[in-house]
Amino acid sequence: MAAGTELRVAVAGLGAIGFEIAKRLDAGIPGLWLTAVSARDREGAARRVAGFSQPVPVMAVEELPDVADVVVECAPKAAFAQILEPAIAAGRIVMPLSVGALLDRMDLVERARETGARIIVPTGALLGLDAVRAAAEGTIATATIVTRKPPRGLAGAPYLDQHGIDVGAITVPTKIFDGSARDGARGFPANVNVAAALSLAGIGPDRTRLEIWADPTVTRNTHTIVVDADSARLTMTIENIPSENPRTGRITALSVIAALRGLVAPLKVGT
Ligand SMILES: NC(=O)C1=CN([C@@H]2O[C@H](COP(=O)(O)OP(=O)(O)OC[C@H]3O[C@@H](n4cnc5c(N)ncnc54)[C@H](OP(=O)(O)O)[C@@H]3O)[C@@H](O)[C@H]2O)C=CC1
Ligand SMILES: O=C([O-])CC(=O)C(=O)O
Repeated sequence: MAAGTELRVAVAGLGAIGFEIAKRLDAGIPGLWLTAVSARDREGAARRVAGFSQPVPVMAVEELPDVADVVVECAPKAAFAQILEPAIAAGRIVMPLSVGALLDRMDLVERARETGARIIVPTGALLGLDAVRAAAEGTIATATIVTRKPPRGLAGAPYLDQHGIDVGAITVPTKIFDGSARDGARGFPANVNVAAALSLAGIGPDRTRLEIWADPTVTRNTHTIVVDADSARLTMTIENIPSENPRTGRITALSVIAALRGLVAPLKVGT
């Protein structure tokens, strides 16, 4: 890519995912330029980026579309609309990580069609969405995801409170949810974005089935997808090493970096 034609990237949310993305962009990726970051605690964020090789401003999320071609959302679900709406209104590329939140805001896809914005959902903590998207060009009969996490990787989910489940007391693998990806994303908004992403790649949030297990025998966030289609049967498992946030796999930030690279690299591999 010629000098001065880099894609400007802003990172909204500077936690387990966002800080890793920002660090890697600052370290230098051809064709990509980190132009701003946002966080809830702006002073704290300024301290975190103070050691970067290039100065990067900490801005309000609403200001990011002014300085970026791509806005990466890696904040809690509660900040989703505040980040996506202005970026989509400005016709930017938006990469959401809080994918569960998108299921209840599919109107934003229509809005993106009007403004020329693009919403690109990275594979994130999952795998194989290339194959699922390919299968969806034919006919998929069923799509299921089984998620197993160490109990502490599920703590704090509203579904647990609503159903009186104390994951801290679980000592054997226990299925705590069995239902649609849509209901799972609502009950576990910070835990099963992967199920939401699978549903968007395949047959939608109401037909995609999700099981969630609190499993004290695993140390990794483990997701197994089974998709039955008229072109192939896919069975895939990923075992994610948790990041500093036990709910979030380390690979998630790397998936975003790979997706960003795919926007500018002369060679892109995978669907
Ligand atoms: N799609 C996928 O595969 C995956 C998605 N996720 C999702 O990605 C999102 C980020 O995860 P993770 O990095 O682990 O979360 P963290 O809790 O580690 O970080 C969240 C960040 O968001 C910032 N933040 C909070 N509120 C706002 C706001 N109003 N405006 C701007 N920034 C804000 C926080 O700021 P501060 O530092 O000041 O507190 C913090 O930096 C979550 O929704 C998570 O569920 C996670 C894993 C996989
Ligand atoms: O889907 C999510 O939100 C996070 C997740 O399971 C993981 O990182 O393995």
